[in-house]
Amino acid sequence: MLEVNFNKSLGHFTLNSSFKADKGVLGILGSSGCGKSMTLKCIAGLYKPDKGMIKLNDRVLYCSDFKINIPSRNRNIGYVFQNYALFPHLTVQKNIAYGVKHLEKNERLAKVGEMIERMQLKGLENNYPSQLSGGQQQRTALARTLIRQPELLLLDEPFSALDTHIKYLLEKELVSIIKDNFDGIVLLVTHNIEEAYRICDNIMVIDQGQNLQYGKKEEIIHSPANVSTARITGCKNFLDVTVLEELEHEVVLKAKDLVFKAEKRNIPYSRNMVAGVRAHHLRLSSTGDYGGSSFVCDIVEKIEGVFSTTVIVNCMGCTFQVEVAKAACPHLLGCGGKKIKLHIPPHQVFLMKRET
Ligand SMILES: Nc1ncnc2c1ncn2[C@@H]1O[C@H](COP(=O)(O)OP(=O)(O)OP(=O)(O)O)[C@@H](O)[C@H]1O
Repeated sequence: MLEVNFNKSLGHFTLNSSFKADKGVLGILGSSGCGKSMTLKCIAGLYKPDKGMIKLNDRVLYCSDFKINIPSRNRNIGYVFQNYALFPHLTVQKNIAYGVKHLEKNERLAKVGEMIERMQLKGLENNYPSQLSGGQQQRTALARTLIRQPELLLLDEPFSALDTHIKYLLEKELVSIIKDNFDGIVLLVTHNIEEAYRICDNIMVIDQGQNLQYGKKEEIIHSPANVSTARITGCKNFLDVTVLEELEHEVVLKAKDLVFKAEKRNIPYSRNMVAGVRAHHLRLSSTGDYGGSSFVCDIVEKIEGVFSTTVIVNCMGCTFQVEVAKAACPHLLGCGGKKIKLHIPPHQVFLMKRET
């Protein structure tokens, strides 16, 4: 178990970090400059917090009250940096072996060989970092870290330099390494919600140095606690709404001239709130109807992507961004002048407090 509760100020930036993480992968998600890397650096002992406590499996790594600050090298934490930080003058094999240089030669070589195999680095053992692709450097860095069997693994945007194909392969590899071989805690820093969702069990969203929400990934996506979390996790549609009525299972909402419903959830309701709905949860239909949750709308703009099209619609004065899979609705994308209906599924609409 990792327990973190500290603050750290650097110039105008203040980081307040407070969370617990158990075995499994915790994603730390946030936009650029929000304090993700700083969180990892303080845990790793590369930066000293101003105040607070960091505990890893009952070992106090840092405590301002008791003036404890275990040096980075004694924390048993593996850190894979954004820029890999490989030794440029050492080959792949020697970079990886560096992590276990205290072991006897045969054991060391066996361990390094196994890691090279697992990380798909076979044939590159004698290459220097400058002779490797970004992905190969990344895997070498991961191998050098994992070979020491750390209690906590910190991954700072480990896939940011990789192309899509190798990224998927490495993601899968990483997940299987963690499942099969690594019995510790992993913190993965990313600004990509898709990546966080694919790899992590839990997600912590941070913004401007503050933890906004922490929970199971499904819960973070289904019920963001506030507008910032919803935005950081990719929500595109936000409406200022008036809560007109609370029914048994639904609440009735009004935004401009649009009256629609949201599934009732266990949150405090107030008269003025913000409703959010994700672009891929909305549906457009030229034929079907979805009972009381379909509304006539006008298409304002279509932005074509490779596999999906983003359709901007106006629905009774409200603008929505809808993501339509091209294969699913080819007829919609060329429908000149035809009346289209927008379906807003009540169970996908979440309500949040208005931020001032
Ligand atoms: N050594 C430093 N001195 C002063 N300010 C710093 C220092 N390092 C980072 N900062 C500031 O702290 C804030 C958080 O930085 P951090 O590197 O944690 O961001 P991040 O969330 O990891 O961003 P990115 O996704 O761009 O890497 C930023 O505003 C940054 O400018």
